Amino acid sequence: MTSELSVRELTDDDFTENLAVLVSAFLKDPDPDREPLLRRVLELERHHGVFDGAEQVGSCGVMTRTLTVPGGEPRPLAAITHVGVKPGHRRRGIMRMMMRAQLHALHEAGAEPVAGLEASEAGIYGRYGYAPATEWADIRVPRGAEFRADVDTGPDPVREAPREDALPRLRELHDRAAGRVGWLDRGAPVWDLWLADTPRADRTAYRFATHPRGYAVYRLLHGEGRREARARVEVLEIQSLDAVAAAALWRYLLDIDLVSEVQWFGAAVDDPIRWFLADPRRARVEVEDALWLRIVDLDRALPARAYAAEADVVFQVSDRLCPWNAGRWRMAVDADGRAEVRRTDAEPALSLDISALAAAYLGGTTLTALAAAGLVSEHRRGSVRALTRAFLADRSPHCLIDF
Ligand SMILES: CC(=O)SCCNC(=O)CCNC(=O)[C@H](O)C(C)(C)COP(=O)(O)OP(=O)(O)OC[C@H]1O[C@@H](n2cnc3c(N)ncnc32)[C@H](O)[C@@H]1OP(=O)(O)O
Repeated sequence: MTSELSVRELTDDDFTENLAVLVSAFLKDPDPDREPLLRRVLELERHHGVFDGAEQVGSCGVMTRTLTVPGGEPRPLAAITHVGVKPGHRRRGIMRMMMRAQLHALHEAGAEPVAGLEASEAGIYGRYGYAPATEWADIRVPRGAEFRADVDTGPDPVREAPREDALPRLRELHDRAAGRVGWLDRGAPVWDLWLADTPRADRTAYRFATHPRGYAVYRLLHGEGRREARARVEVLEIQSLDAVAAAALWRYLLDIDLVSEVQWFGAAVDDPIRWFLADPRRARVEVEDALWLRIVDLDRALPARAYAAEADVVFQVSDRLCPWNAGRWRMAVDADGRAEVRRTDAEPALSLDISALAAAYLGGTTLTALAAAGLVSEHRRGSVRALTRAFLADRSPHCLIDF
């Protein structure tokens, strides 16, 4: 059976069949309203498909995006999307074929040195060298929760704006907030897909709350009961350029009448709401993996970010899927945070898998934490600490994955 399988790059002509693979893989119904939006966002020529004879049975794609790295620069990111295998063809190695073809193609083309994705299930991608590099917080705060008395919500009002009026303002504010590590650039087609709204009886359309230095996109989920405050605010996104705007927007959402609570699944783990609240426990918080990264080309990826401390460390890397990364590397970081990464024959001070570098890449996970989990081995005392300090970032990275 496996001998009939072949993998190739897709073309625009494969679009309809590709969507059928994904609809079936993700247990969805076809959604004709969404198809034109997807067509504008997906880059079919950057997809790999697996075929059983003439039938497309597997898909995985790349979208051309940027990711803000420590130092504040947007760097090329291969945003991996639409990974799926038809249910009747699972567990025959089709995904493995696609992952291999995709990563090798990126390397051979000298394309993006880092790939990133949102994992539908967290057990899937570690084996391919991916690791969680950012986390999300699912934050729930009851309506009316009080702020500390000294929280400044400023004089500027938060206003509801109709969608068409709000969108240009949202785009401008989003781009101004884009210096945050973990951020993805968001072009017009991605915005359209991100804010696509399918009418449903149990919720309102997206609403847009705007402030001169921020915005919130949210909707109301209807509850049962005729009189009680049963609706819930579901936040898609809150962006703010400063603490006053963040406080004003949270206050606005928390004071909407007829609502029981505000929930944002996708907040930064260091979102200021817990610091605004007089009683921080009123915010219930659960944290989950968000953006998973894969270092495709170590020698190009590591120098692409800035580092927080000088270091000079030799490490041994294992990488079964992308053997060009495996071996001994010397990483020297100068006083300005610039790294030079070269092959070496010197004795390694520590050993780690390529996935550990992905986890640490944005500064969201420390190498010391990975060492405590047995994922980094130290051969020279102090080397893990030295490299950890270099990899630190100022804030928790945050990625509102929109693909
Ligand atoms: C970025 C994104 O798009 S994330 C979305 C991923 N897609 C989905 O979740 C859609 C539904 N699922 C699917 O389409 C398929 O089950 C896929 C794509 C996850 C896996 O495809 P398959 O062709 O069955 O995987 P394949 O046979 O190549 O398995 C490779 C390995 O992954 C493992 N694996 C596959 N699926 C899963 C899973 N859901 N959870 C944990 N491990 C898994 C296999 O056991 C195998 O392990 P091994 O290397 O130790 O032998």
